[in-house]
Amino acid sequence: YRDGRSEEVDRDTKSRAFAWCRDFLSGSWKSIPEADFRISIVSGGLSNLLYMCSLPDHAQTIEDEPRRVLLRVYGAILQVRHPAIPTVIQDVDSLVLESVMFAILAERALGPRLYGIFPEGRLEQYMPSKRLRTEQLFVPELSAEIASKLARFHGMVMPFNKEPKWLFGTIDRYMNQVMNLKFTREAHIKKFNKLIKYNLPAELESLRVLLAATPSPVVFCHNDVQEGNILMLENRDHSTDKLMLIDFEYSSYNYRGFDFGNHFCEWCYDYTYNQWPFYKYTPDNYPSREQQLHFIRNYLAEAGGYSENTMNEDQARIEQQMLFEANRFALASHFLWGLWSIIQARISKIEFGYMDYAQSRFDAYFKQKKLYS
Ligand SMILES: CN(C)c1cc[n+](Cc2ccc(CCc3ccccc3)cc2)cc1
Repeated sequence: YRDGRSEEVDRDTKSRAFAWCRDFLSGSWKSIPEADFRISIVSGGLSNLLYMCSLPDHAQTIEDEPRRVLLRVYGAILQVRHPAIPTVIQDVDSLVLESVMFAILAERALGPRLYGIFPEGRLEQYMPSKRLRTEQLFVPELSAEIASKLARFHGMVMPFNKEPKWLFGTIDRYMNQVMNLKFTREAHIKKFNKLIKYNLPAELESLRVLLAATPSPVVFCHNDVQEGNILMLENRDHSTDKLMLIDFEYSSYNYRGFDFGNHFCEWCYDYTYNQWPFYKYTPDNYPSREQQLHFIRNYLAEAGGYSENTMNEDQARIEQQMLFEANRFALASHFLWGLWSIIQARISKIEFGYMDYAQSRFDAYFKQKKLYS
């Protein structure tokens, strides 16, 4: 989370934030006057509004209340109900599930602490930290820790539906939306027609068959392990606990291979590129066999994949299978986010080359399919 920006926070938000901090954080938050309450904008995104709320420097904490918290105010969630006419709805049930998930991960120290939760939002631990950059994913020591954090995430038993319907349920939903989209801008129409030529519904059926034949355990998956969702915690330079996975809004029970393959694909995409199309695709960044093995071995070390008496050839066989599993499910990552990006091209107001990104994901899909089908 970046530190607060200076622009003013409107009076109404400030007084609501002050009341939430007073009522949920207690301790010295109860005794400071509103005038001493400090709040600044962290990000004014569309889906969530983030603020940094702090005690004044001169206030002492009297219990173990935090001096500073992240206030998340749930925004209206943009969702395409009828193709091309986005409706703004408060998707309450997914919000409830996401809040339960956040609370459980917080209690298990796998996510930021949760200090307060209320219908309009929640108060989270303010993590003085930076999100990773794409090039840090390749650093062996960081890649090892990402793998072990992912293994801990996958090891959790969560109170959610354990049928692995998220992947193809989401792909099917996106496919229906894509096949009903009407593009108006000339540039979009040309790119859209090129994508439609792939006959994506037929391609989806072949992907379904291919993945049905790819054994992969169903575990609680993050589903979006990209650099933007990995925090480098500050002043942890010696410990092996440098990183934290965040942003669980898409987490669900899913095939383990999806988290591997999706993460490997994210090595190739840098979203901080500040010129059109606002991402940089570097296919050569896709992890080599060696780098994939490094990731898988660290994952297994944390997951307890081996017992001492696992013979070397068994271990090698397990690793082989997991590499194959990861690279098969990378196909699902390309397909899923490719479809997602076509939809975003139609509904998003953010300047980003969504159609180009979709094309890039499907190009990569067909290349990867030649290697692993
Ligand atoms: C919905 N979801 C969990 C995902 C959607 C897309 N992707 C791949 C992806 C990630 C980030 C982006 C860039 C989004 C962006 C848009 C405007 C400015 C900066 C970034 C595009 C595609 C991963 C997960």
